Amino acid sequence: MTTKIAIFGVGLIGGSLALCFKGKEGLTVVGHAHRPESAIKYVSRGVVDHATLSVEEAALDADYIFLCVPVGMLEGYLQQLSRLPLKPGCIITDVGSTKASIAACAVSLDIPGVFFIGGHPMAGSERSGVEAASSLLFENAYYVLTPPPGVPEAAYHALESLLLHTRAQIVRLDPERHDEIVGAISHLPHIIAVALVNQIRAYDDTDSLYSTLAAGGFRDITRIASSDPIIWRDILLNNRLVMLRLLKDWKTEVSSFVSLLENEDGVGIQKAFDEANNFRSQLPERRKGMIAPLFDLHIDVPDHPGIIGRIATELGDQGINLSNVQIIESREDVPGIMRLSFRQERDMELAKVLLQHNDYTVYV
Ligand SMILES: NC(=O)C1=CN([C@@H]2O[C@H](COP(=O)(O)OP(=O)(O)OC[C@H]3O[C@@H](n4cnc5c(N)ncnc54)[C@H](O)[C@@H]3O)[C@@H](O)[C@H]2O)C=CC1
Ligand SMILES: O=C(O)C(=O)Cc1ccc(O)cc1
Repeated sequence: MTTKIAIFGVGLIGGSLALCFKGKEGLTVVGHAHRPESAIKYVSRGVVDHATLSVEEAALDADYIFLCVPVGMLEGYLQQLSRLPLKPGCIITDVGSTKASIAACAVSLDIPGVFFIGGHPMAGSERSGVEAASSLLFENAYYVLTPPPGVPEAAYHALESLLLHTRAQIVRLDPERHDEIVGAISHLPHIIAVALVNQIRAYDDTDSLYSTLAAGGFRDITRIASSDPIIWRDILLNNRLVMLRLLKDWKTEVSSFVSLLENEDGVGIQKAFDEANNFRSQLPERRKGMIAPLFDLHIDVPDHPGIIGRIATELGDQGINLSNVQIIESREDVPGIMRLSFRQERDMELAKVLLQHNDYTVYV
């Protein structure tokens, strides 16, 4: 008897979960696809054991169903599942970035013999699609579960045990509290990043020197502005009331900087930086947070032509996943510094050893 896990939405998050479960003893992973070519891709990439275009075939005898589609489609899927004769005791969960509305929907559907427990793996990236999926995505991240009152503890613990395969740390939370906090630490930064990039884009329309000089730091702090528009449209509309409150507070923060500058209040500016600095230095450092850090290495590059390909091949041959490459000195005829960014600290450490062994000068 194997435990069947059905995944609806085999993208970045659904695909990463599938990779965490696939190949584990006693587990079979079935992916639902809405296009034949996607079904072929999921299987040929080794992400799922089996893929099907049929909702029924994926769901009917599943022990666990993971809904990993954009937030705006979650309720539709849950309604569709509520009309099927699902396996008694089946646990349905989701991975949506908001939790209150799907929790309310599950309570109102009250599917007999089936348990809904909302979930949110609090790790991800600006990339999307199964191509970006990784079995390491959730390692050392928080994974929120929002069991509604009345769900048997045994069902909660069964899901919690299954999720051990993600190597994430489970946190139990009320859905409304989740949406408030995640709205502030993840959804608001995404809005700010997009607004900032669009402000600079408008200047760049009349003077392209803006984008020319916006290398390095600007790209880093606005990475999340490259996130998927559909995923984020759904998240922000779904968490609309929380976001409107947070944006009001954000306006207050911006206005206070306007006043500090109007009043030439150097002491006030210093105080704002001091306070931010103090709070930030107390944030936990090494755990993977919602907004994923990149781990960087810098190496001297004596001549540019061909070197990016050479280094990428050397790392790739050793199975080291490189996330980004940037030449910091952009003139082709002078020595420069190459920045290599990794999503996993372990990849960065392995790359350091390999590159040093191959006689590159490496700076961490
Ligand atoms: N992107 C991130 O970093 C994180 C996202 N989430 C949540 O995970 C969920 C999925 O997001 P991602 O994996 O990033 O997105 P994605 O775009 O990589 O994957 C979405 C999946 O849903 C499927 N899908 C899209 N439209 C569909 C349609 N009309 N009919 C059927 N299937 C459709 C796609 O084929 C794809 O497999 C969202 O609810 C998001 O809020 C949660 C944590 C992190
Ligand atoms: O790109 C990043 O670092 C993110 O912020 C990813 C992310 C996006 C949505 C979530 O609900 C959780 C994490």
